Amino acid sequence: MMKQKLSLYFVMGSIDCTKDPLAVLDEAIKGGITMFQFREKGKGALTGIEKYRLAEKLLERCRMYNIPFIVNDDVDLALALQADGVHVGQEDEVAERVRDRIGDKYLGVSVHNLNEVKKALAACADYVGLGPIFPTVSKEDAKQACGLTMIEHIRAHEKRVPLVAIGGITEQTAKQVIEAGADGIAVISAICRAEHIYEQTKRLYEMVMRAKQKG
Ligand SMILES: C=C1C=NC(C(F)(F)F)=NC1=N
Repeated sequence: MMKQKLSLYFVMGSIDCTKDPLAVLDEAIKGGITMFQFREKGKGALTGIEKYRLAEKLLERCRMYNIPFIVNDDVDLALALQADGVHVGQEDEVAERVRDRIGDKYLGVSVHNLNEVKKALAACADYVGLGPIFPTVSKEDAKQACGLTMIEHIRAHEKRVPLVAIGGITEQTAKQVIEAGADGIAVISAICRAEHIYEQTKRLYEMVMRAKQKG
């Protein structure tokens, strides 16, 4: 179940979009995304009531199409919206504490190595987001790219953990990321910056599903 949901995980905030975020999400949903994360961060990101209102509209879309809606970092917003889950980084509110606050909603934790995967599992995370796999343009303070070998290393030690890879993944690299052992790919600019969002999303979806079948 979790591994299926992670197949094509679209992560987006208003600053990642060159057009209306709602239209971007609509096209991405039609293209086949399997999970959505609202990540309203960085220079120019919305705050307060504007952030809440945008989240509400995006959540409504996800609900219509039965796509899990995950909130990045902002646990209060996730609870206020009754979102499907939260995604937290290593430095954010300690994962155990978040788990207490959200009950059985999805809990995703960002990881960069095997040790952080073990800590996330100890905090009862439902999935881990590993990255950045390749250099990314979507996160100012991103860590050093860890490459496909980190996916293989973690998978060799933790066979069962639901793991989605993130960071600079494109249609050229999606297949290798799955073959290295990820259950799915998380993308921001590969969808947000596409000329034709529906078609691009559909191609990514088909690539990931084909690679997962061969797995
Ligand atoms: C920093 C992040 C790391 N991983 C993920 C995801 F892949 F979606 F789990 N999302 C983030 N915001």
